[in-house]
Amino acid sequence: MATARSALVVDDERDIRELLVLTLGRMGLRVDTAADLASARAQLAQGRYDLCLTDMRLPDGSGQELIEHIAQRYAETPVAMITAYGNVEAAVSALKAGAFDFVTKPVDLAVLRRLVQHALELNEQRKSAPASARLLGDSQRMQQLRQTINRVARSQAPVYISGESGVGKELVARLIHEQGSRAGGPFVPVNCGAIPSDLMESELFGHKKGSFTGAHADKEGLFQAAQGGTLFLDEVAELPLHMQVKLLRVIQEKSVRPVGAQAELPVDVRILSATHKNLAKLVEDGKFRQDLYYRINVIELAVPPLRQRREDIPLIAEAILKRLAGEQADGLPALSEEAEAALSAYPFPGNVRELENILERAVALCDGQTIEVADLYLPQVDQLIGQEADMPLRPLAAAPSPALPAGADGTALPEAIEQMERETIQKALEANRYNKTKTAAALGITFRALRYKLKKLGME
Ligand SMILES: Nc1ncnc2c1ncn2[C@@H]1O[C@H](COP(=O)(O)OP(=O)(O)OP(=O)(O)O)[C@@H](O)[C@H]1O
Repeated sequence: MATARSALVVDDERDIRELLVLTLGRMGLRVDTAADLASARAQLAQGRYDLCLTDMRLPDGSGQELIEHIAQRYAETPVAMITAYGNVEAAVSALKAGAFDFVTKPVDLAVLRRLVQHALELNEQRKSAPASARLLGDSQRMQQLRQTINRVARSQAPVYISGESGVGKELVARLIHEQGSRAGGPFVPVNCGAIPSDLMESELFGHKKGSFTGAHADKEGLFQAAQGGTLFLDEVAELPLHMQVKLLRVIQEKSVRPVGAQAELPVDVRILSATHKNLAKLVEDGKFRQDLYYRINVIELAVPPLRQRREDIPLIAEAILKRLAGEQADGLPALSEEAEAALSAYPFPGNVRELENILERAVALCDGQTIEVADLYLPQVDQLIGQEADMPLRPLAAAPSPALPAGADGTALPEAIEQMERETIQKALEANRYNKTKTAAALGITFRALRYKLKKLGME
């Protein structure tokens, strides 16, 4: 028979202790109680708990002290704090000290049950195999980042992920989700910059039929879609001010009100957010609400730009090439020594995404065996803005590569090249009666390169 899971409830009010013992007991937990900090410490020293719930104020100290004590000595025990309604500061400092979540008084039993469920799932998750190592890189900074991800995945606290474009912020958010207690729930990424301002409220919180012109039926919002899981607010700096106020309320109340609805719906969603902009600066300039910043930035996780971890470039490049080769199913072109050196020296304003783009293009252009420096078409470093190692660079990823000639009629260069390629390939295919081996030979490229191009240009 499986041993019963156990919880320690720490509160000086007898009524609350009894309520919690009853609720947790009904969920199949064995519950011990303590009325003050000293006895809580003594109980913890006696045995391992699957969960600890503590009140904020204790007769001989604070819940915060207990959280710190548990974080130091019994890091495997998730601890949550019971805070007074609306006391955001206490909740935020509990989360910062290592609490995995908080619940407000008067305790909503449905919220409490979900919290307990997450704590128990967290323990299960920990016992199972560690999550994937898709975030590649052996540099010290990446190792630290992976450790931090492991740590923050155990919490329910909002995490703000900062970093330049293309550094891997979304990947980090996914890993936090996958390694936490919500892994079984949905991961819902939202690009806040892509939703028109007037539709944003309905997109995020849903709407009732008839609440505005065009609302033909009830619609579920993204918060509801993320129920039990994680909502990733990408480009959070793009949220208009009126939405910032609404979002703050939702995070504090843990409930949403769909547009046109009378009642609030409880939501159990962990919020992760990211932007490549300097959010602290936007707060200073009055463009982002300080209270919301404070609330979403309980834990900040900075993803370093690729040029500050150059030693990771060969490893990530190899993984990308393997993936591209997998798509083509035959052989893996390798980087020449010079090409690898050129990549390692390049500042990558567009970070890993730019590396992916550069290699994808190089695979198509190379002879199929070796990728040379010329196949990389690296932009000239002196054409990049602010090349010093620590300054954010402006990505050129979407701009034409300066090493290539410009389109004659002013068309964006990648499209002009694609058009030219499409026409040339089409003519060669027709001339060779669609025999791909002959077409490739006539074009002076390998069969594999031709297959790649056909796929990429949508000509298959
Ligand atoms: N360390 C890494 N190892 C392997 N792949 C990575 C790594 N970092 C990023 N990537 C890949 O780079 C691409 C860009 O990453 P992602 O979309 O997470 O960046 P982002 O910071 O969210 O970008 P943006 O700011 O533009 O939204 C993705 O394909 C991702 O899988």
